[in-house]
This record gives sequence, structure tokens and C-alpha cells, in this order.
Amino acid sequence: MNNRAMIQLEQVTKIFNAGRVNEITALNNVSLQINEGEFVIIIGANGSGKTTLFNTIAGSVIPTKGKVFIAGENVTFLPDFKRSKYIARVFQNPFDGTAPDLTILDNFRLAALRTQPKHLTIGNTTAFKKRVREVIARLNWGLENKLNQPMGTLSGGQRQALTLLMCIMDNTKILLLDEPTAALDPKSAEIILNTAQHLIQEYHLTAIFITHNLKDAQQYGNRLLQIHEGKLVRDLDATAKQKVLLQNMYEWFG
Ligand SMILES: Nc1ncnc2c1ncn2[C@@H]1O[C@H](COP(=O)(O)OP(=O)(O)OP(=O)(O)O)[C@@H](O)[C@H]1O
Repeated sequence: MNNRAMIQLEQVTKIFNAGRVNEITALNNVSLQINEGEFVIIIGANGSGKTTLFNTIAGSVIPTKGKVFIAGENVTFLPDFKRSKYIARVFQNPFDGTAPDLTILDNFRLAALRTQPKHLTIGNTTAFKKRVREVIARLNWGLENKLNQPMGTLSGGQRQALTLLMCIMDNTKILLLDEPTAALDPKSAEIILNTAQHLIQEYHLTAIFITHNLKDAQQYGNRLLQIHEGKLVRDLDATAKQKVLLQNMYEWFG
């Protein structure tokens, strides 16, 4: 791991419904640096600001105050589609990341073209198909032999795993995992998180994983953050994280 900052937040505040009775400060003066290759776990109670933090990094939420940098570039006011060359995201709902009527192969084609000019013919070659087969084969689910099957015929776990694998088709630098296994059975969840861990190491991705599962928070990643009422209240490096017991984490929730 090196010390090149991939994500930087400088005193970021996000206030929703400013000036109204339902005003809420979702992020409160958050400063954070995440370096290239880090795999950061974020925990925090419901409504503490985790998803708003993701949205701020991804560009679907623009901060009320403060600055956001990605790979050294000030992206504070850059809309999400202009940051997508850096960022891939896996959401909680397994059906959010894929097109059900398209085949597995066509979904991978779309993913590979996400940040490319639309006239490119990438994805039509034998080499591309071979790569997709190899990438999918790592799941050991036999899906590499079903490339022409519509995505909508697969289970939620299978679709979520493929969504994750599609993230690495277009040189993504940052992987945002927003409770990607919350809707899945334990075995599928384990396969997806282990796959994520391998991809992060192999492709030297910078990753953030939001989870309510404290066992996963303990098991995965090399840094642990806790958000409480819009503030970063804990930031543990790999060594400190390894020493944390599940019981400690439960107690942090008060
Ligand atoms: N678009 C929005 N408009 C108004 N309020 C919002 C909006 N998005 C989030 N909030 C509020 O900001 C606060 C933080 O929400 P956020 O979704 O970031 O929390 P979270 O930690 O991800 O919660 P959960 O664990 O339940 O997903 C909450 O009070 C939420 O209601």
C-alpha cells in the first residue's frame, strides 16, 4: 500500500432541507483521507450519514460546505457521471446493478463501455468473451457457460456477484460497496465478500464497504471507520482494527 491519496474530504458538511423544520445535518464537518489500495469498512447506526458520505464521494450529493478530491482532482462540483471513470458502486439491492432483459455477456459489454466513447466496438471480440468467461469462472457457479442467458433469470446472489465482477471491466479505481450482501443468504454473502477482497488486492482498488454486519466489519478490510450523527467518531488502522472484539463494536453503538 502506498500513501497516494485516492479520496480526500476536507471539512465536508451536508445539510438537507436547510432552513425548514425538517432540516438535517447528515454530514458534519467530515475530514478524511483514504489512500490508494486501502479497504475501508464503515459502520454506524441507521441514519448516521454513511450513504450520504458515499453519495458525496460518488457525486450524487453535492456538499453544503467543504471540498472533495478524487485522485488529487477537486471534484466537489463535478456531477456523478463525470466521476464515473474512477468509481464503481454496488448497491444493497441485487437488481440495481444489472439490466434484466440483456444477456450476461451484454451486461458485461455495457459495463466495459461505461466510460468509453459509445462508437467503440469493445466487447465484440473473441478475446473479450474469453476474458468475461475467465472473470466469471472465479465464482465456481458455472455461469461462464451461460453467457447468453438473460440476467433477469438469475438469483439475487448471482446478479450481485456479477455486478461486482462487472466493476473491474473498465479500469475502475474506487469501489463503493453499499451493504452489498444485506439481502443475500450467508453463503452467497461470503462468496461475494471474498471475491471483493480478492479483486481489491489484485486490481489495487481503493474500496469502502458499508455494513451493519459487525462480523464482516471485523473480518474484512484494513481500516475501520465509525460514523455517528454525521461525524467520524472512530478511525482505526489495520493493527488497531485487528485487536477489536465484536463485543467492543456492539458497545460503540451505545
Ligand atoms: N435526500 C435526502 N433528503 C433529506 N434527508 C436525507 C436525504 N438523504 C439522507 N437524508 C437524511 O440524512 C440522514 C443520514 O442519512 P443516510 O442515508 O446517509 O444514513 P445511513 O447511515 O446511510 O443510514 P442507514 O444505515 O439507515 O442506511 C438521515 O437522517 C436521512 O433521513
